[in-house]
Amino acid sequence: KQESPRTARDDSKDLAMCRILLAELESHQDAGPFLTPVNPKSVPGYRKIIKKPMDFSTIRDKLTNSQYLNLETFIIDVNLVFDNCEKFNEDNSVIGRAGHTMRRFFQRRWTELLRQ
Ligand SMILES: Cc1ncccc1N[C@@H]1CCC[C@@H]1S(C)(=O)=O
Repeated sequence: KQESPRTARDDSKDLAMCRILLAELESHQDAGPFLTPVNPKSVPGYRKIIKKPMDFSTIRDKLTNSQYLNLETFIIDVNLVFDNCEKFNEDNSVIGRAGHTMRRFFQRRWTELLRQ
């Protein structure tokens, strides 16, 4: 059986890719609910239900301060935004639908950019 070659993928463009992806998320028309941290004072129950809050401005700060080890840790944080949204919000709600739309958009864009 032909041994699969142990070649690492080229990760030299990953930081540029994270910057592009984050800029596209921040400027998406449905990004509103996700641009800043959910204010637990104005959202009853949020602090108790969501153990690991995340939002696009926090991701922006982490990216700016080189806190992402690699593309994977960046994607994990972006998906945390959408997982939190799905956990807290009804699918059939404005914020819930925005979360599904943004998750689909992100999934498509990072896979497109990775294939380039
Ligand atoms: C993402 C989320 N998930 C659960 C409840 C609320 C929110 N976002 C709100 C809706 C618009 C902005 C506010 S915010 C981010 O200012 O709290």
